[in-house]
Amino acid sequence: MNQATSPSDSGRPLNILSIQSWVAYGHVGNASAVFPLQRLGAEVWAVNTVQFSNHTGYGAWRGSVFGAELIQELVEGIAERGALPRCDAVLSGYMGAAGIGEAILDATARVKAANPDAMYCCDPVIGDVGRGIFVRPGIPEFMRDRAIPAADIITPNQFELEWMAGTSVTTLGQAKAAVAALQARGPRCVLVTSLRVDDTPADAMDLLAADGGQFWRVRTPLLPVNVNGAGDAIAALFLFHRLRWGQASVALSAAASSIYGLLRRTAEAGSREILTVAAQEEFVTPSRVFRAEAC
Ligand SMILES: Nc1ncnc2c1ncn2[C@@H]1O[C@H](COP(=O)(O)OP(=O)(O)O)[C@@H](O)[C@H]1O
Ligand SMILES: Cc1ncc(COP(=O)(O)O)c(C=O)c1O
Ligand SMILES: [Mg+2]
Repeated sequence: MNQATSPSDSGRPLNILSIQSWVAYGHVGNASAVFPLQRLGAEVWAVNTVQFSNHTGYGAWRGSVFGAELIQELVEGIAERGALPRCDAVLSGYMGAAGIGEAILDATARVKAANPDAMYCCDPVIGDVGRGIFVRPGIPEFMRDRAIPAADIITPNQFELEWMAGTSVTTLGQAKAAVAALQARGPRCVLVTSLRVDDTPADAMDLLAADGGQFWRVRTPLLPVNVNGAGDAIAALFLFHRLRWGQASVALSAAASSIYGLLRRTAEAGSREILTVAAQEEFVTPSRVFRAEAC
């Protein structure tokens, strides 16, 4: 994609404060989001909420959850550099503990005070279909009751959409109603990932985006992979393209196409971890482009 001709190109890179988990091995959280953003030309101010050896999907991991004070301290240090007025967005993901969530909301408030145009994109990491809730007690409620009202953009998967809206979703109409219910609580823009409804073919997967009162859908083939970290990468890419192009439909198509390419390469390699580095060209020039259709 030619960034030089993008509508919101101000001649400087986007600056994104990304507050998420870190893993030493593999790619979830910041270890999934930072490199694609950098590969697209964004500056990422990465603050880590935890440092684990590997993602929790393995069932075993080592490492620590960081305290809310560390997050606050790092944001304070960035503020002391005078950088917050140049921050275009805050991106948050896996939080580790609800106290960290409050520190993220503080950071967002500070950024917005310094730059009223800045956006907060919250990936409400709670759980997944099949796996159920995989975060600590208190975090699902924090996402629903505290983070969602503060966010401009949210990127739930279907499980997280259903949990936060308090409804089950089996049709596109129900998905749109659940999205609208969340929009009524704050965020203007919503991306629903891994959506499977009654008209989704067995060999396909849908994504649904909403901005204001409009909805768009992208449908891609279902790939034989079950990986972690794709949600973190797609949230980062959707935010980047929404900031860059100002349109959710363009952001949906770009983000979905890049992630499909990344996961196609991951499936071909039979890898348990997403090929964030080896498939990096997919972030810039997706090998197959999926168009977003109004729905
Ligand atoms: N098996 C798959 N086949 C095709 N696309 C997939 C597959 N798994 C994930 N994706 C893509 O990655 C996106 C994000 O993955 P998802 O599993 O929804 O995130 P999360 O890990 O947050 O639940 C999906 O919307 C879809 O576009
Ligand atoms: C440490 C950590 N961060 C983030 C995630 C979220 O990953 P995903 O993008 O699959 O939702 C997980 C999921 O297992 C995790 O263990
Ligand atoms: Mg996720």
